[in-house]
Amino acid sequence: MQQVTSQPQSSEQAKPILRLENIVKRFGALTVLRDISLDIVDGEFLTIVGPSGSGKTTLIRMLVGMDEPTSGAIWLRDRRIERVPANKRPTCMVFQSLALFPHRSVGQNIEFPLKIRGVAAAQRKERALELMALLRLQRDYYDKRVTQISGGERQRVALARALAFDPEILFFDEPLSALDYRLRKVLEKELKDLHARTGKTFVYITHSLEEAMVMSDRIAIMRAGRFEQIDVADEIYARPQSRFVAEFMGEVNLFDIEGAAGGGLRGAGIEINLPAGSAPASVYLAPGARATLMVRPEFIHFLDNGHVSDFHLSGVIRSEYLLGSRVHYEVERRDGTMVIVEKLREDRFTGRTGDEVLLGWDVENCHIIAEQAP
Ligand SMILES: Nc1ncnc2c1ncn2[C@@H]1O[C@H](COP(=O)(O)OP(=O)(O)OP(=O)(O)O)[C@@H](O)[C@H]1O
Repeated sequence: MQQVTSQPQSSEQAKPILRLENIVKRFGALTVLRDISLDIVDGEFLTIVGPSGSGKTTLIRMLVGMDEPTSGAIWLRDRRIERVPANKRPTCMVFQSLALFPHRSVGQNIEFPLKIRGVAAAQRKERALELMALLRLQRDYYDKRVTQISGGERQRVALARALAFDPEILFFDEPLSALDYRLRKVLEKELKDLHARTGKTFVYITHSLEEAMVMSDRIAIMRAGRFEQIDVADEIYARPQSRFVAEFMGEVNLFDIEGAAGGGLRGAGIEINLPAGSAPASVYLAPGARATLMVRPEFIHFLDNGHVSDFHLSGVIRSEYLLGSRVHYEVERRDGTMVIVEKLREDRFTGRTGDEVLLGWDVENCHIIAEQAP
């Protein structure tokens, strides 16, 4: 897999606020970050997502100044900062464990950064109340102890305090992971909204792909100390560059295929109805070249007699699961592999478990990944 570097997404002129150049981090014999380069554009919401142990926290610790890279450079605009400690950097981190002062009031917590800068009491209060309004915290919470408010409200206080630092960049290390599902969903939307309203640069770390998809302008997928792909969410979902990214971004069907003579495609057990030479460039493979064809479950249809689509395969329905508004089917192919199909509940398939079915999808809904199963 080739090392990925990022492209600023908005315009070619967009200057990075933060630039990472060839960052390597070793702990003894263990290399945790393997030559990472990344440009973060001023004002963007970038989410770094990856499995446990891929190096996300190690990376963010370098970015905020809690640790130094073994080699490589970090630029904050025109200033090299990789050896500048956290308290000398004009950035801020919202910790996963909130680190609020439990015996102080909401107001005192939010005002803390202003107090250490010597801002007068009246101005501090004014700013704290402004930030509370921005974070939708009731005004009368100002005098409450942080132990008297809910988990979600404490998160908002932590965010208000982070904003009181007036940082150039806000870093978030899984701030929502300890909260229940419903509250997480609310705060995801609020964070996205807060990003839009403040115009600040947000760099966010999470395990949760859903969180990344809802909030981010761009997503960087990390794997074993490298970025595997950096792009807007839709692009990563629809056109992953590797099988790892395809599988990491939700349920997916991956088929081994090969380029056939005359510009066509060939895959074991798959009938392909693309007239020779007419397949779009997006699914072109040189004759003999081997790759993976990816189709997301929602793009596969149950075909009734007589219906055609660009790709067909047959199998037997082995299971059906209801997932709220959606239905998941597992269809077993002759070689024993499973194909996952997803339908909206109102489009639920009328067949039953054990039925032989024909599945199909069209060329515009699939994507070729230039690697095969290991
Ligand atoms: N101070 C350290 N000394 C030695 N190894 C470390 C140190 N910090 C992290 N590591 C190792 O570096 C690797 C990456 O850890 P890191 O915490 O950055 O991953 P992560 O992607 O944030 O994981 P998670 O999602 O579980 O928090 C792990 O193998 C971890 O054990």
